[in-house]
Amino acid sequence: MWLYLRTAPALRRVWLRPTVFQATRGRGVKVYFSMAEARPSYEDIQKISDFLLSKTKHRPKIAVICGSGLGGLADVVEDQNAIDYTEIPNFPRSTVPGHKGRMVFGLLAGKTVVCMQGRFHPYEGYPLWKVALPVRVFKLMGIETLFVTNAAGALNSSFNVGDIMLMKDHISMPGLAGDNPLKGHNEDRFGPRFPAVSDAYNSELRQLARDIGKELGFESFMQEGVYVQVGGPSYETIAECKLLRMLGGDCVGMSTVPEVIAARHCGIRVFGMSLVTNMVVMDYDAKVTVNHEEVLETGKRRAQDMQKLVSKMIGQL
Ligand SMILES: O=P(O)(O)O[C@H]1O[C@H](CO)[C@@H](O)[C@H]1O
Ligand code: HPA
Repeated sequence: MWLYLRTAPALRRVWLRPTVFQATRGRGVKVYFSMAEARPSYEDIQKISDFLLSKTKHRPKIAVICGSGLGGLADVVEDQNAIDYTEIPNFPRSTVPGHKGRMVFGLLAGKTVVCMQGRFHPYEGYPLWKVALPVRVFKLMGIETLFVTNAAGALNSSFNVGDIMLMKDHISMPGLAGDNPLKGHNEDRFGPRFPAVSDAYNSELRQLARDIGKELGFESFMQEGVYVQVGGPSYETIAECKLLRMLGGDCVGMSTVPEVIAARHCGIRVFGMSLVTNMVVMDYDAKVTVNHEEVLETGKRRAQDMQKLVSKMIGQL
């Protein structure tokens, strides 16, 4: 059932979901409703895209989403136009340290790009469709290739802090539990109801990363593996880490997968990369725990190398 609410300045359409039907003796049936935020339509997303393009002369075909502490890449974009998320109508806000919250248009290695200096996470309270909303905005701006980076904990004990893991696949814990950015009405203009994601991470781009990594002398700290997305914001328990490793995960983080699913749904090719910022705790006798400061610190130390790799790849597209 749709309910129309007059709020300044707009008429808002709110979806009312019947949640509980309770029979009351002699007095019929009581129906309780809960409210869910309406998703933006194709046209609403087009408006966000048009707004952004009206703020820049750049017309990128490549987008980069920067992970925690990895936003430095956007700072080296030349001839840049930066738009704060707070200026973009109907766009979420970044709330996590290490995510500046700016959309940066400009040139990287001579190619026109747009960088998200800060992404959205489900644990900030955003539904998955909203976490993935920027990707649909990218699609309508003409983006064909998406680079996603993230900070992650290593489940694979042969990895080291500071390693770069090329993502070859993912396991979505929210997805397996029934949550997905594509849940709900399917907008056919973006893509099909049942998109395949078995080829989510483009193999040619991964090969390019391996070749460039070799050229740059990064082989000793370049890995390839499976990223597991968890909900956060609490880090994983020891038992959870053991489970995720048994399931085939190499790294664990709280992001990226919603954006990747939305990108593949609308035909954008994807390259993903995790920076191992910490080893997860797998031992009950360990005296260490994971913390976000450590995550950001490692990001700072390896950021230059990640920037070099991404820039060189973009230069060769
Ligand atoms: O995935 P990104 O945004 O890089 O950040 C990672 O770092 C934060 C935890 O330290 C979480 O947000 C996790 O997902
Ligand atoms: N777990 C989940 N997310 C993370 C981690 C981790 O160990 N490190 C960085 N992001």
